[in-house]
Amino acid sequence: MSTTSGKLVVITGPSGVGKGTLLRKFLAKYPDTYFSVSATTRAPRPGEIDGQDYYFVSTEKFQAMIQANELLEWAEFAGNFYGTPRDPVVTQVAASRLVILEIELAGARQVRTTYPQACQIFIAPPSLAELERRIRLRGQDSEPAISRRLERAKIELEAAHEFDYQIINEDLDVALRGLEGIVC
Ligand SMILES: Nc1nc2c(ncn2[C@@H]2O[C@H](COP(=O)(O)OP(=O)(O)O)[C@@H](O)[C@H]2O)c(=O)[nH]1
Ligand SMILES: Nc1ncnc2c1ncn2[C@@H]1O[C@H](COP(=O)(O)OP(=O)(O)O)[C@@H](O)[C@H]1O
Repeated sequence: MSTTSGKLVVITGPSGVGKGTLLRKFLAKYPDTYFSVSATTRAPRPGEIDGQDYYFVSTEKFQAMIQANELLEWAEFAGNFYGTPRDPVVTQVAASRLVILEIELAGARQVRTTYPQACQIFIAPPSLAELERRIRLRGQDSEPAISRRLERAKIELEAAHEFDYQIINEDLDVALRGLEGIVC
């Protein structure tokens, strides 16, 4: 990536903090943004669309993507694999677009080594209790999946200081303004 190309932004934060909600608002306001669609072995949640929310793939297909070097980064999270298809990101950054990756901590660390110029933003909850309330309110995950997400959340929160910016998602509109202030 040269300085004349687009901006690569990495958004990380614990499951249930509101990353998806915040990014949907941002993308509705800034439709020129390219949101990277990840591949995952996780089963689709009700309402999720293949190719739009994720590329839902088998473990075999995911392993083949790794072998073929098609992923910019990948990680295991709560029992499933997630990864960023490389080509669209490279193409869209070269086309000077704002490109957003919404990925977990291990992936953000990988991108930090391959794209050190990327802007890394951590979305934090007002508290762990509020995080748990949001995950449960969303009503999309099984009890074991919720436990795995909360365990992982503690590890991610301890790494928040590694990021260039932190945004606390307490009030969604305030968080949106924070994000706009950083990337726009
Ligand atoms: N490393 C990596 N993490 C991803 C990718 N796509 C999504 N994730 C992360 O995987 C985690 C789980 O995502 P998901 O199953 O959709 O659950 P949710 O965050 O609770 O909505 C979240 O932290 C996502 O940010 C990816 O391509 N790479
Ligand atoms: N600022 C906020 N205040 C209260 N609830 C929120 C806020 N942001 C998101 N939520 C809710 O929290 C839940 C988890 O949000 P979601 O966007 O799915 O999180 P993530 O993508 O980080 O896993 C959803 O039910 C969402 O409506």
